[in-house]
Amino acid sequence: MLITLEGLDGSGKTTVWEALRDVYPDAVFTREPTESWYGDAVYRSMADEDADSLAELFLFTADHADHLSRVIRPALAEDDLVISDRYSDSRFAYQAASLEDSDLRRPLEFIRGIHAAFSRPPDATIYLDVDPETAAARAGATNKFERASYLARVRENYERLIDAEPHRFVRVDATQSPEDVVEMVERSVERLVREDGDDGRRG
Ligand SMILES: Nc1ncnc2c1ncn2[C@@H]1O[C@H](COP(=O)(O)OP(=O)(O)OP(=O)(O)O)[C@@H](O)[C@H]1O
Ligand SMILES: Cc1cn([C@H]2C[C@H](O)[C@@H](COP(=O)(O)O)O2)c(=O)[nH]c1=O
Repeated sequence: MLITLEGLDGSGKTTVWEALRDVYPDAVFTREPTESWYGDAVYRSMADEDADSLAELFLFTADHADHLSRVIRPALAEDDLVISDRYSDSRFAYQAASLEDSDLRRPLEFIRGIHAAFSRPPDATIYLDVDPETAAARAGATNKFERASYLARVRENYERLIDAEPHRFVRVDATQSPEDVVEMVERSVERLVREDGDDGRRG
C-alpha cells in the first residue's frame, strides 16, 4: 500500500513522517525530491529564481520516474507499506501554480495527463492543511516556493485535487499542535492499513 503525505511547505509533513517511522519500523519511508542525482538537479533548479518553469516540471517528473522504478514499484511488488513525504500531488499543486501564467493551457490537467501515462497513483493521501501565511512563516523562506502568495495558489490546486478525488484524501488540520497532528495522522494511517488488510482478505 502506498500512502503519501502532502501539504504546503512547513505544514509538518517531515515531522509526521519521522513519527510514523517509529510506529511502522518495517515500512519503506521515502520522499520526493529524492536523494539521487535527479533530486540534486531538482534542488539546483529550485535555487535558480529564473529557472524555466516547464523545464523545472520535467526535472521533478524525471526524479519521480526514477523514484518509481528504483523504490516505489519494487517495494509495492514485495507488498510493503510505503510512506512517501511528497509525491505526484506536489507536482500537480506546485508546478501547476508555477505554470499558471505561462502559455500552457490548463497546467494542472496537463501535468496530471503526463503522470497518467506512467505513474502509480497513491492508495491514500494525508493532506496536512495549513494556511499559506503560517506555512511560509514555519518554512522560513528557504526556497522560491516558500512565499505566502505562491503557496496560496498551491493551496487552491490542492483543493481542486481533493474535490476531484475526495475518497483518496484524508484532511488533517495542521494548525494544531505537533502532538495533535501526529496523533491524528497516526490514527488515520492505522485505519487505512487496517482497511487495506480487510480488502485483501475479501479479495
Ligand atoms: N503542528 C505544528 N505546529 C507548529 N510548528 C510545527 C508543526 N509541525 C511542524 N512544525 C515546525 O514547522 C517547521 C517545518 O516542519 P516540517 O519540516 O515538518 O514541515 P514540512 O511540511 O516537511 O516542510 P517542507 O515541505 O518545507 O520540508 C519545523 O520547524 C517544525 O518544527
Ligand atoms: C516533490 C515536489 C516538491 N516541490 C517543492 C516543494 C518544496 O518547496 C520543495 C521540497 O522541499 P523539501 O523541504 O525538501 O520538502 O520542492 C515541488 O515544487 N514539486 C514537486 O513535485
